[in-house]
Amino acid sequence: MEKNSLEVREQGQKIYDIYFRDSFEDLMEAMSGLGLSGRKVCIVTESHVAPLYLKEIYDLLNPVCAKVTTFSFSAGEAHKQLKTIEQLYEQLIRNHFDRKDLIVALGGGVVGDMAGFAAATYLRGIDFIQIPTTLLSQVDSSIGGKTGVDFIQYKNMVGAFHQPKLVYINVNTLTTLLDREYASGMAEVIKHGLIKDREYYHWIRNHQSEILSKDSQILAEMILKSCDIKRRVVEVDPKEQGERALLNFGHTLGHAVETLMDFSLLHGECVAIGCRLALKLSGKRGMISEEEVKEANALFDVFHLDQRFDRLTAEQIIETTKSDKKMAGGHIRFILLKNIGEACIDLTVSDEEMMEVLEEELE
Ligand SMILES: NC(=O)c1ccc[n+]([C@@H]2O[C@H](COP(=O)([O-])OP(=O)(O)OC[C@H]3O[C@@H](n4cnc5c(N)ncnc54)[C@H](O)[C@@H]3O)[C@@H](O)[C@H]2O)c1
Ligand SMILES: O=C(O)C(=O)C[C@@H](O)[C@H](O)[C@H](O)COP(=O)(O)O
Ligand SMILES: [Zn+2]
Repeated sequence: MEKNSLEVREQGQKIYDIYFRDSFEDLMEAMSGLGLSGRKVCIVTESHVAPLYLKEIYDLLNPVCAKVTTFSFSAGEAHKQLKTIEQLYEQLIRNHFDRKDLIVALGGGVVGDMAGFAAATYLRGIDFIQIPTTLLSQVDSSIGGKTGVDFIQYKNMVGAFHQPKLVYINVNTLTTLLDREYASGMAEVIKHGLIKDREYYHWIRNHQSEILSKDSQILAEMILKSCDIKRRVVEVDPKEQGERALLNFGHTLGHAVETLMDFSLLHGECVAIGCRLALKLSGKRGMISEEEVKEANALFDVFHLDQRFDRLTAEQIIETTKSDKKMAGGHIRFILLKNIGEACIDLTVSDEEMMEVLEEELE
């Protein structure tokens, strides 16, 4: 695989690099600018990822860093909670971590969001790097510095913007990922095409069989393309004052479904549900054609992103959406599509419009 990288910039200054690799071979080289010899490192990971990749990362870091400790919690969204963060703080304190020390997030989006949040808040902020191991975390969550936890059942309700010092993507880690988790990542990939890049959306459609069979060349290309789309959005609006909200396409109703289904559906599965509903709403408003709505739905179908959520009612979903973060001055901030490849922020979606699309979907 070609060794690629992308620079993420803010106000013209490089903040960090994203490395695209098919092994961990040059991880230490990528980290060489971080002055590891004088730093303690805590590798944060979880129970599924630890047996697969922790030893390799530990063995690479151990000879180089002042000290390496590990913190592993039980896998799953249910543990993306402040309780887990408290346990991590305790371990960092016991090991005398100070401001110059470093956290390494090794895992999917749950690890990355939590390790990043601990790094943002411990001693008012220490450095961290991302080593994402799921498709979803490689194309989305490891980039852009959104970190945080769920609070009780409220999705990502407590968090901070804190940028990593490096994102190191080893595409080969996806060989151990379950198909359902892989498909969940595809929801965010399709989202990137739908909101920002029509050509990319058609590229995904045209390469669906290689993507399904995890062709390593196509997969590497897809991850790079998706990261580049997300990079461009977060560079212009790192703290979601405007344009970055477009990355929330499918998340307005998607997050409500994720919460109400008690996290039995995966994040990407709920994003796909939310995208389908937002597409339908955009179609009903005459913004995009019925043909395009059908086509986009068919692409979600290809990746088996067609989960049912009919044990919920439309009323419940609308009510839960209102207690999410996506409220702006009393209005729900909705992302709609003007075209395939072009999204917009809309504050005028009414309860009646949401009710109509939800009821049709729940029929
Ligand atoms: N910060 C952001 O910008 C952002 C963006 C999108 C999603 N998210 C968050 O990310 C989370 C979802 O991330 P996710 O889909 O990576 O979930 P996850 O971290 O729970 O990982 C999914 C599953 O795959 C397992 N796993 C991880 N890597 C593996 C590997 N290489 N081989 C085998 N199994 C592996 C995990 O143990 C877990 O069971 C959600 O909490 C979501 O809110 C954050
Ligand atoms: O990076 C962003 O910005 C996103 O919105 C990406 C989303 O895919 C991701 O799920 C994010 O965590 C949602 O953020 P939230 O602020 O709506 O919780
Ligand atoms: Zn998401």
